[in-house]
Amino acid sequence: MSASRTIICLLRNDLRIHDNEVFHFAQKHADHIVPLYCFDPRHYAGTYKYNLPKTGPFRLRFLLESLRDLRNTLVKRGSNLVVRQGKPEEVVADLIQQLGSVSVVAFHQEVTSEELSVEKGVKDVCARMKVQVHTCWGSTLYHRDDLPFQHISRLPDVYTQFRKEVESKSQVRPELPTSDRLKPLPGGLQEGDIPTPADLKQTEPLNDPRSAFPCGGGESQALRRLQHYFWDTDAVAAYKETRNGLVGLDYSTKFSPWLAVGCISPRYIFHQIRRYERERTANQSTYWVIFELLWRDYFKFVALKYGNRLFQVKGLQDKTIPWKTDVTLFNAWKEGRTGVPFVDANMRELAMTGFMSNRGRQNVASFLTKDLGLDWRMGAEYFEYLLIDHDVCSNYGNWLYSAGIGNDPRENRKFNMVKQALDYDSNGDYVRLWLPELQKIRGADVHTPWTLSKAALSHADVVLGDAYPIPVVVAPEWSRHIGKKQNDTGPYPRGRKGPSHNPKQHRDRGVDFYFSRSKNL
Ligand SMILES: Cc1cc2nc3c(=O)[nH]c(=O)nc-3n(C[C@H](O)[C@H](O)[C@H](O)COP(=O)(O)OP(=O)(O)OC[C@H]3O[C@@H](n4cnc5c(N)ncnc54)[C@H](O)[C@@H]3O)c2cc1C
Ligand SMILES: Nc1ncnc2c1ncn2[C@@H]1O[C@H](COP(=O)(O)OP(=O)(O)OP(=O)(O)O)[C@@H](O)[C@H]1O
Repeated sequence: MSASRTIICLLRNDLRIHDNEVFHFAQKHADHIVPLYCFDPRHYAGTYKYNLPKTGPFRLRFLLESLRDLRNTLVKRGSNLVVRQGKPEEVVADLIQQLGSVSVVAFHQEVTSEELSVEKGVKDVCARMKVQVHTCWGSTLYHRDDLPFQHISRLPDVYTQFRKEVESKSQVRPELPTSDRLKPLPGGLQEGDIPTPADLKQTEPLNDPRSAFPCGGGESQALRRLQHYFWDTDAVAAYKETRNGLVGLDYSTKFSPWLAVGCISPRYIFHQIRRYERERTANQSTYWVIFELLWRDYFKFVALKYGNRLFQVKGLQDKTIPWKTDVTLFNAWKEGRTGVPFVDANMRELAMTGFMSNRGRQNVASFLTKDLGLDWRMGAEYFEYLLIDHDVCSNYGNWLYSAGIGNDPRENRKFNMVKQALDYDSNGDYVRLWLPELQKIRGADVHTPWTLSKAALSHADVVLGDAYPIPVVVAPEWSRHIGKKQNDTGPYPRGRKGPSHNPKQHRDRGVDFYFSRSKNL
C-alpha cells in the first residue's frame, strides 16, 4: 500500500470552495488536505513608497470574516481551515517537516512582484524538501492560457482592443465542481486560531450607517449578494442605468470586496449572468456587468505584461511628470478638507467606510493627479491602505489610467469636478450626506460654496475657512458649469431670488470671491 499523500492548499486571494481549482486538484490527488491561510507580517507593514499602513481596518475586518466563513464551510464538509501567523514560505517549510507526508503544495498564482516573491520562496522550500508544487490560475474570467495573444507582451495597450479580441476569440471556461465532503486534515494537526484585529495590532472599525457597503466578508455572503442582486430583486437588469450611483447598496453589484479576496469566482458570476439572460432577460445591463469584469481581467493581464512598471512613478508610458509631494495638500485630500465638496464627500466616505463608488474614485483620482498635481502613488497607496476591495492590479492600474500614464489612449483627460458633481449628484444629496457642515445649503449650490455670497453662506450657517475650507484649488474650467442644472434655489427659500440663477453673474462673483479670499490661504 502506498504512503498517505497530503496536499497543502496554500490559500491567499481564493477564499472559497466553489470553482476553486486548488481544492479541485487536491481532492483528486490527496488522502489528506491541509487548507492553509497564513497571516503574512508583510501585509501589516508599510506601503512601498509613502509607508502608509498596508492593510487598513475595513479590509482586515472583511478578511477575518471571510476566513471565519471559510472555516465554517470547511468544517461542515469534514475539513477545517489551518491558520498560522508567519511568512507562507516559512510556515509551509514547518508544516512539511512536521507532517512528513506532504507530497504537493498547491496554490493559485498571482501576478505582482510581492506575491511572486512569496511563490518563489515556497517553490525554493519545496525544491529543498523534495515536495512538488502545483500552481493554478483562477482569479480572472478568462483563463490566462485562453488569451488570444501569442505572448503576454502582445496584450493590447487599449482596453477596447483587448475586449474585442477576447470576446470574439476566447471562451470563459465552465466552473469546476465542488465536493460535498473534502478529504480530512492529517491527524494531530492543530487548526490554529483566527487572530483578532488586536492580535495584529489593528483597531476594529466603526459601522457607519451611511455605508454603501454594509455587508460582511465570506463566500456565503458573496453568494447571497449575487442571489439578491440577480434573482431576488432583478437589480442586475438595470445595472447600466444605476452603476454611476453614489448612495446606497444596490446602485452597483458591490462584488468587488469579495472578488478581491476570492470569495466569489468571476466565472461563477459570468455563468449566473448567462443563466439570468436565458431565464429572465438579456439586455445592455446584463452585458455591462461582464464588460466591467473584463476591466478587472484586463488590469491583471496588464500587470503580467508590465511587471513592476505598474508601481513606478513614470508608469507604463515611461513619462516624466514633475509630480508634487506637498504633504499639506495630500492631507487635505485624505481628510476630505480640500474645500471642493464633491471630492471631500467621497474622501470622507472612504475614510468612514472603506468604500467609494467608481464614479467617486475616478473623480478623486483625477483631482489628486490633475488638479493638485500630486504624485499618483500617494493616492494609490492611500487607497491600498483603506479600500475594503483593494486589488493590487485594479487599484494601481486605475490610478495609472487616471494619472494619464497607463492604458488611457486619450491625452490629458481631466475630470471637471463641478460638472461631475452636477451630473451625478444633481441635487447635492450625496454631498450633504457626508458633509454635515454644509447641510443647510440647499440644492446643487452645495457643490460650489465658494461662489455663494456671504449672505447666502451665513443663511446656511457656513463660514468658509472655518467650519468648511476655502478650496485649495479652483480650476478655471469649473466656472463654465457653475449655476447650471440647479433644481433648487440654493440656500434661499423657494420663490426668493437667490444669487445663483444667472450663470455669468454667479461665475464672476464666484471667481472674485475665491480670489479675494484666497489671499488668506
Ligand atoms: C482610482 C481607482 C482605484 C480603484 N481601485 C480598485 C481596487 O482596488 N479594487 C477594485 O476591485 N476596483 C477598483 N477600482 C475599480 C472600481 O471603482 C471598483 O471595482 C468598483 O467601484 C467596485 O464596485 P462594484 O463591485 O459595485 O462595481 P460594479 O460597477 O458592480 O462592477 C462589477 C465589477 O467589475 C469590476 N470593475 C468595475 N469597474 C472596474 C474598473 N474600473 N477596474 C477594474 N475592475 C472594475 C469589479 O470587479 C466590480 O466588482 C478602482 C477604480 C479607480 C478609478
Ligand atoms: N502586491 C503588491 N502590492 C503593493 N505593492 C507592490 C505589490 N507588489 C509589488 N509592489 C511594490 O512595487 C515595488 C516595485 O517597484 P520597483 O520596481 O522600484 O521595485 P524593485 O523591482 O524591487 O526595484 P528597486 O530595488 O529599484 O526598488 C516593489 O518593490 C513592491 O514594494
